Amino acid sequence: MYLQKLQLSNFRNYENQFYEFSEGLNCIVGKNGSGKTNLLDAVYFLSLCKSSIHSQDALSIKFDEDFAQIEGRFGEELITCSMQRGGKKSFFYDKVPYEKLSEHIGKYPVVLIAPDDTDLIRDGSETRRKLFDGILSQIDAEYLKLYLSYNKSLDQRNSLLKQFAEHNYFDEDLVRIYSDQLLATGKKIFELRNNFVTQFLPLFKKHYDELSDNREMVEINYNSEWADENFEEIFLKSIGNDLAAQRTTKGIHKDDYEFWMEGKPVKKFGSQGQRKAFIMAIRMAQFDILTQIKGFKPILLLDDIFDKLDEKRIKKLVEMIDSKVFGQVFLTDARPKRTKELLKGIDVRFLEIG
Ligand SMILES: Nc1ncnc2c1ncn2[C@@H]1O[C@H](COP(=O)(O)OP(=O)(O)OP(=O)(O)O)[C@@H](O)[C@H]1O
Repeated sequence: MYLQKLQLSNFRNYENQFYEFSEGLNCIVGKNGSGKTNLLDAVYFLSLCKSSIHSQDALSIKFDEDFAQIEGRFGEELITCSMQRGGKKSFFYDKVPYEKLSEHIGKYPVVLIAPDDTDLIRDGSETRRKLFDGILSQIDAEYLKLYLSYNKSLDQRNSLLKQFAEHNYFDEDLVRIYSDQLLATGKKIFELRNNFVTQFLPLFKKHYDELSDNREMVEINYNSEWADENFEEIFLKSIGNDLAAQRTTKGIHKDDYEFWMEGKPVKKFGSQGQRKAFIMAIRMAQFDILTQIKGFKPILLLDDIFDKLDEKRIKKLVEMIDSKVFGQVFLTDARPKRTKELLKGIDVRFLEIG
C-alpha cells in the first residue's frame, strides 16, 4: 500500500498541483514557506480525515477560495476529500461517499514525526491522550467508535449540567442516563488503553535503548481514575462536584500517560536531546505496532527532521531508511544540498517545490 499520485486543488498555498511518488523515499525540498509541510499535511489529511496542524478545516482552504480538494491514488483505490468553506468536508472511496469518516480512518495508516513533537512532553495531559487516541483509532475501529460515542455522551452530560445550573433545577434520572453511558463506554476504553500500553511499552523501550545506547531507563505510565476498582461508585458520588463545576469532573477524559526517565518526569528533568529521543522512540514504536496489527507498513512522514536531530540520530535514521525498515517515506527539508549529501547512495525521488 503506497500513495502513488496526489492532486491538490486550492489546498493551502497549492492552487492546482499534481505529484507522483515513489514507493520508497520521497524527498520534498523547497525554500521556507514554499509548502513542504502543507504537502505532508495533505497526505496526513487523506489518511486521518483531518489536518495535523489546524483543528479548523476552513484554514486548509486556499485564501479567497471556497472549495478545496485532495485526491490520492493508492494503487487501484482513489480517495477524495473535499471541503467547502462554511460547509462540511466529505470523503469518497472510488467516488462513493463514506457515510461516516470513522469508516475511513485506519485504512491508510500514517506516522508523522514533526519538529514541535516535543509539545507532547511539555503540554498538558490532553495532548498525550490525543496522541494515544490517534494511534488506537488507526489500529482499532471499535476503539474509535467507543471514543466518539464517549465524547458525545460527555458533551450531552456537560450541557445538561450547565442547563441545571442556569435554570436552577436538577433531574437525577436524566443525568443518570448519560452517567450510565459514560460508565459503560469509559470502562471499555480504559481496558483498551491499558492493554495497548502493555503492548506498546516494550517496543518503545527497545527504540529508546537503540537511540540512546541504553543510557536511561524510561517508562510510560498509564494513569486513570478507572484503575480504582470502586470507580463507578466514585463517579456517581461526584455529582455534587460536577454540578458545581458544570462539567463532568471524573472519567477517562482525565486520563494521562506519564513519561518517566530514571524515575523522574521527563517534563521536568529531561534534556532537549533526551526529549527528542523519547518522542522519536514513541513514533518508531507507533510505526512498529501499526505494522504488526495492519500487516503492512504505514506511510512515514518526516517533517524537517534533519534540522531537529543531532548527527548521530540522523545517521541512524538514514541507515534505517537505507535498510528498508520503512515502506513509503516522505521527508521535507529546506536545504537540498545538505539533504542530497545525507542521502548519498540511497534510492530517493526528489520533488522540488515552490
Ligand atoms: N489557507 C491557505 N491559503 C493559502 N496559503 C496558505 C494557507 N495556509 C498556509 N498558507 C501558506 O503556506 C505557506 C507555508 O507553507 P509550509 O508551512 O508548508 O511551508 P514549508 O515549506 O514547510 O516552510 P518551512 O521550510 O519554513 O517549514 C505560507 O506561505 C502560508 O502563507
